[in-house]
Amino acid sequence: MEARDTLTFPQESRWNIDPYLPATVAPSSTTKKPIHVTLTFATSLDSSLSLSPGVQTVLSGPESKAMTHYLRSKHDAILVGVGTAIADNPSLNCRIEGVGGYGGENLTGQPRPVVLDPRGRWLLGDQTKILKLAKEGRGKAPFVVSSEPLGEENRKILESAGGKNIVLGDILDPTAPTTRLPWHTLLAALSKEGIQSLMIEGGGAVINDLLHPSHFSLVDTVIVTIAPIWLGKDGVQVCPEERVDEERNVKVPVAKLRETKWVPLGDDVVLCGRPIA
Ligand SMILES: NC(=O)C1=CN([C@@H]2O[C@H](COP(=O)(O)OP(=O)(O)OC[C@H]3O[C@@H](n4cnc5c(N)ncnc54)[C@H](O)[C@@H]3O)[C@@H](O)[C@H]2O)C=CC1
Ligand SMILES: Nc1nc(O)c(N)c(N[C@@H]2O[C@H](COP(=O)(O)O)[C@@H](O)[C@H]2O)n1
Repeated sequence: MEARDTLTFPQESRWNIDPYLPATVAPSSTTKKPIHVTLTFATSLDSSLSLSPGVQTVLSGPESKAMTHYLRSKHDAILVGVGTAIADNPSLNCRIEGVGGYGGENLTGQPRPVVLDPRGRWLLGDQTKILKLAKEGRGKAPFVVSSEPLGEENRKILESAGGKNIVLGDILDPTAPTTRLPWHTLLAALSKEGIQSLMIEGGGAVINDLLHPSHFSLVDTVIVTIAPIWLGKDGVQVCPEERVDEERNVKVPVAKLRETKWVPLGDDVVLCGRPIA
């Protein structure tokens, strides 16, 4: 491990974020779900996650990046959609000083990466960072959630690194234009695997789906890094489907937060809040 790999997140900043973390917040009482869900991502001032779908874009400055890694150390698992796995080839481990693989014992403090890949599009191989890190003892091997079993070769590569294919069953409509795994079924499956806290990092399709009112109630806390940058029109946007009050036939807000806290971190600001049910 190189020293520059390791991040630190100071105690005074931790106090600002801690009230929104799983250890201090009971899972939403209304939905009776067993998992604490944190929705977290970094966005530009024009609500983009990246310059375009295939382009990994650095938005977080060093201080808010360390905050994201602190969050990773406080959750059992970290989830992204297959679009992000393919575009970014992410590490999805925690590089905070003192966690397992970065000065700490075993894999203590490392989250389990979870990739939503309904149709088995993510091709695993020697260059897959998550697998490399798992083999080096610097991160956990991923769970890949699909609607039918992964292909033989992909499954073998996954399992040889210690990962697992969670098959939710044939729940997708093959004629439907989108391939979305249902959140309730997914959270129940992860809970069965012993996961009690999950941070969802993106990307655009996953976040926009989760902001839909019928899913947003599954989210306990939202932690968004806002970077002082505009990315322009082609960005992958956080912009959920509009919502219409059918009785009055008027547009209404899609989702809103309460108990917000705005925490400046370097040049960025981090917004913490809880969904209004
Ligand atoms: N700035 C940030 O914090 C982050 C940025 N990103 C960026 O986002 C971009 C990728 O975003 P997208 O292309 O939108 O891909 P995505 O990562 O949201 O994956 C979308 C895919 O996930 C699958 N999926 C399964 N269940 C789903 C559900 N319930 N809802 C929605 N999708 C579901 C679908 O097959 C869908 O095609 C990349 O450019 C990446 O760099 C990704 C994560 C965080
Ligand atoms: N917090 C945050 N800030 C940014 O500027 C980002 N681009 C992202 N992206 C997310 O982090 C993943 C990369 O993580 P690794 O450094 O490879 O572990 C990327 O795939 C997005 O999920 N996040």
